Amino acid sequence: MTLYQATASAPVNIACIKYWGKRDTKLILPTNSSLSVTLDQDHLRSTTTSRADPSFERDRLWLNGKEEDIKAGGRTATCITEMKRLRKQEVEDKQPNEPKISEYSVHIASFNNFPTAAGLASSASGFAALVSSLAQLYHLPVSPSTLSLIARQGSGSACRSLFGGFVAWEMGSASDGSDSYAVEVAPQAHWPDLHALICVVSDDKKGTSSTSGMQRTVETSPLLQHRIKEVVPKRMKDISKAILDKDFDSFARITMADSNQFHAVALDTEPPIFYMNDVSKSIIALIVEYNRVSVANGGGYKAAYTYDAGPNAVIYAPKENIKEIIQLIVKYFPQHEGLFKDVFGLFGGADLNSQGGVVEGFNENVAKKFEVGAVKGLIHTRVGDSPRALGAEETLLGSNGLPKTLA
Ligand SMILES: Nc1ncnc2c1ncn2[C@@H]1O[C@H](COP(=O)(O)OP(=O)(O)OP(=O)(O)O)[C@@H](O)[C@H]1O
Ligand SMILES: C[C@@](O)(CCOP(=O)(O)OP(=O)(O)O)CC(=O)O
Repeated sequence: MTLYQATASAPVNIACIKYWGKRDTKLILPTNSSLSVTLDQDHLRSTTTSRADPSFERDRLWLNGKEEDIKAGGRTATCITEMKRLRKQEVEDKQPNEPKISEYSVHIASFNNFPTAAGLASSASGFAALVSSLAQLYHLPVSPSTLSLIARQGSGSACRSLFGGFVAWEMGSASDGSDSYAVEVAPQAHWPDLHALICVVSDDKKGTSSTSGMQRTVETSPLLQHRIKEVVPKRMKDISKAILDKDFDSFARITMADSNQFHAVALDTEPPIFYMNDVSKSIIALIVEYNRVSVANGGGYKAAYTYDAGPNAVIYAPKENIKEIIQLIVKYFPQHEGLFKDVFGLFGGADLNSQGGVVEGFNENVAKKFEVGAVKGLIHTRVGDSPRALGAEETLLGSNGLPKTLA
């Protein structure tokens, strides 16, 4: 009997121009366009196996080995239904000899190789991997932009994880959402030397989810109206040009300004929303000072911070600056020994805490030194590629159709 099964992995993306606000909450249509960098799946990824089988009684999903409830009409159910509809429309109706697997229920097992609850955009890679594995299972002859229309309905930011490199989510204007999809601005290979350092900040889980926080902002923030009308359209153009020109100085200025404005509209919400904490603010102070020294010496900006709906910092920088930036962070935020994976071999096995330091001319008083654990982890990664089709040996489902750990 034929086994109808496929496995795919998908990357995390971190926005430089933030998506914050929906004009349609069911279809997940945004109030502004956004733009992100896709991070390398070698380091952070969601891996998902989907199987269709006539013996399955209903659609089921396991996330990290634990079954998740698929609520009727909910986001996961919508993505699965839409993928089945595409299979029927694009394959079965056009080629009557193809098996009618869109009529079978699916079992889906997914694994995130990073903490799901740590605010590291797991919903983005998660829904992109779900849609990618189903697209492979169903042999869909459609573009990543078409798949992004469906991933968008799982979580808005997920639509951008269907591409590698630098990705825009065009907000569109159609009421059915048909023109609200992701497009590639530049591929990974265009600027492979852009790296990212994620500072995982120790904190409780965020108090206000992105989904509910952004709707409160839409309902109450006057500043958001200015942002979506006047600010974002120009920034989308300017940052796309900066990326195409590999102009890091402009890229950094726009990225930091947009992170700042996103957190300003959160604060402008009634009641106000705070996502950054004292650790986040100190990391901003360090990057601002680091850039000031470079400019004072006749150079351009060397690093850019950005924060999503939580306290974790993502620092983008050209690869040649990352060692200095890690040294700077470690000086103020000593690390638990042995946790940092030096995947690019910058420190040759040396204890990271012995490596702390600042560049010449740096004003050390811009931040205080924190206790070990204030930044509880550093992840060094870089711009990455689009979702990957994986071989049968990577399957997460056992022969009985249950996740392997439960098989
Ligand atoms: N691998 C996955 N497959 C399917 N769904 C997933 C996967 N990973 C995460 N999700 C979905 O995303 C939800 C977590 O999304 P949530 O927005 O709360 O966190 P986050 O994505 O880490 O944060 P943020 O989007 O604000 O950066 C999970 O409860 C689950 O429904
Ligand atoms: C701050 C952000 O990370 C917000 C992400 O919001 P989500 O995509 O998680 O929201 P939903 O569409 O409601 O699932 C900015 C961004 O990624 O652009």
